[in-house]
Amino acid sequence: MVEVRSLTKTFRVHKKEPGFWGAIRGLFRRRYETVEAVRNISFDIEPGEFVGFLGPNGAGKTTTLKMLAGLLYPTSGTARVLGYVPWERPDGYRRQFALLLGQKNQLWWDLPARESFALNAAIYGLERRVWERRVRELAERLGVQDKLDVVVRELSLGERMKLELVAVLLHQPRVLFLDEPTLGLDVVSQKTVRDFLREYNRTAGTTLLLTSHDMADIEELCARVIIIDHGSIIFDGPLAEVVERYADFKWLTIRCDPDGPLPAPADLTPWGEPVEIGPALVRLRVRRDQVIPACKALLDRLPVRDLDIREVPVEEVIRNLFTRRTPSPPPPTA
Ligand SMILES: Nc1ncnc2c1ncn2[C@@H]1O[C@H](COP(=O)(O)OP(=O)(O)OP(=O)(O)O)[C@@H](O)[C@H]1O
Repeated sequence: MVEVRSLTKTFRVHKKEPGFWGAIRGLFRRRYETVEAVRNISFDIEPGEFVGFLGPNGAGKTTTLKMLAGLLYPTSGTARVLGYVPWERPDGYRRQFALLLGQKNQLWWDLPARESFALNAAIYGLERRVWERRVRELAERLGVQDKLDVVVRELSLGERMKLELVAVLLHQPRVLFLDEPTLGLDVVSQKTVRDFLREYNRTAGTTLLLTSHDMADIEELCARVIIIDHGSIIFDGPLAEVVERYADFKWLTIRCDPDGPLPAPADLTPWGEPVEIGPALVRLRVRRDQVIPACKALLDRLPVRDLDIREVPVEEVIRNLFTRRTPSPPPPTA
């Protein structure tokens, strides 16, 4: 469904010199620098997959989606989506994919959403009866059936995003690229959008590639994740494997007898890093290879009532992964 090979995108950006004289000098002698937004990435997505595309700010996610949507030409490399090269903008492709950018509006600001839908439907050559039925069904599933005739600028962010979703699904795309669809939404709207996307993927079999900074989106929707950092893919596989591969620690929680003696933090540090010491509770970050010896030692030393070993939450694993990585060196030039 999606086939990406050695895709690279560099931007040449004008570097402004600081200060007034710097600005004047810049008028006569412009300095440029190269930003490597996407470096030599390759991946495949099978029909019907729901893949999460993760990375810190500026990692290259939106640039990749824009290339796959045909909005940007790559500097080098190839990609095929549904067999089409996206940036050749073939008509057959435009009819079968959609891109939703959470930070951009597609709906006309000064018109009710229904009128934008009518325009989209005309562009895609959909019969009135067909697109009106689709709008009805989708709006009902997203709970915005009473918002179709309200001017878009008067809608809340959540209502607008749900109607943006209706707009991109009107022509029933086989591939959908979603860039931050839940950005800024309240928890109830986030859940509605997530439930909708999960159900849509299941029933329509649409292939989805989703970027989000909200790990709950990724955990709830995507069995597979592609992680990109500084333009390069650093992981591609099941979400569960991210924790296995990158979490060096586990959380060990011990509940103690409230009447028994509680240890001082210094007594615990040989076994792990104390995260929390409360009344009758001790939580430690313990190195994976130290979990069993730590359990044995603490069972001997503390008045233990209950013991719980957990994986570190995936959100923390990914945050640590990004903060400890330094930029990798640029790829060799040909
Ligand atoms: N049109 C452009 N011109 C110059 N540089 C750009 C352009 N678009 C993106 N970049 C740069 O390319 C890099 C990747 O940007 P991109 O928007 O793809 O990141 P992202 O992973 O989507 O980040 P975020 O999570 O913040 O949306 C950044 O350094 C950005 O400044």
